[in-house]
Amino acid sequence: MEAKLLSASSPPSFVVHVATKFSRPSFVLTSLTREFPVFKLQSVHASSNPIVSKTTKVRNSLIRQEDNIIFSLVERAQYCYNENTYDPEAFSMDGFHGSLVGRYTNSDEHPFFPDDLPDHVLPPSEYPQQKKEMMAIGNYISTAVCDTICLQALSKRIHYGKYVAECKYRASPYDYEAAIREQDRDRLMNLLMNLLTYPLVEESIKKRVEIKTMTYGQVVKDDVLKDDERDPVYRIKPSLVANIYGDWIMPLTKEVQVEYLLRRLDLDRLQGN
Ligand SMILES: O=C(O)C(=O)C[C@]1(C(=O)O)C=C[C@@H](O)C=C1
Repeated sequence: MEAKLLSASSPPSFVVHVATKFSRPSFVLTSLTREFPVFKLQSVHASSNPIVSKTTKVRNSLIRQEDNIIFSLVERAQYCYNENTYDPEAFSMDGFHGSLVGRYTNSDEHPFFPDDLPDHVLPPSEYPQQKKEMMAIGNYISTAVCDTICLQALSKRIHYGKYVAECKYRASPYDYEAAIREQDRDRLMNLLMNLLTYPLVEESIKKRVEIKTMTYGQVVKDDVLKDDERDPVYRIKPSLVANIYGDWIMPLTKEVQVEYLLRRLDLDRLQGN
């Protein structure tokens, strides 16, 4: 029963029974949390445990998402920085003040700065001249599209921290509750991250990302049958992608976990538990 409920795929709202030694009541997950996961690897051993298997699914998703992130960065690397793409003065034209790419109208896209979104309109057809000019800009639009794809992949991955945090919370809710009630960010971070093991986990994630980037981002030589002793050429520096993981992606995923848990009891309250 629990396993069945836990494996439900993203219904808008569904009931989950959480069995703990204190026998907590069931609660309803709304689209606020949508799917979710759970865990505490150190204290749960049986993989038949639905919490552990959900955790495994979430972690596997994080690993798969690495591929999207790497591919999107490899694509982006074919263009220059192209600062003009984001300079509102660079393309100023009467009647058009929007961004080059309209996004974040979809519920599964999370803007990083929701209060600061520009209008997302391309010049409407009443402005054929502007539209033509816009098309002539060429690389700037491609750059903006690539950036958008990168940001979507990054945002999805970073916000997956909600599911990671939900897994950790479900595995041992009582470990977290005092820190949540006190809104103690540092304590939550310490509870979420086992300081003994996480540095090693992070190193291994970075190494895996670097190796994947070497594989996906390597330029394949023209004549694959000819012996070629030259060093491989990469479309993006593999260590750069690994560092993006270490300096941005994992720290932000951790922040999302903390922010999610800080509101975790409100969620129960809203749902009457
Ligand atoms: O898997 C976890 O437990 C996480 O907290 C996720 C994650 C990650 O972003 O990949 C976050 C920080 C860690 O140090 C390692 C992993």
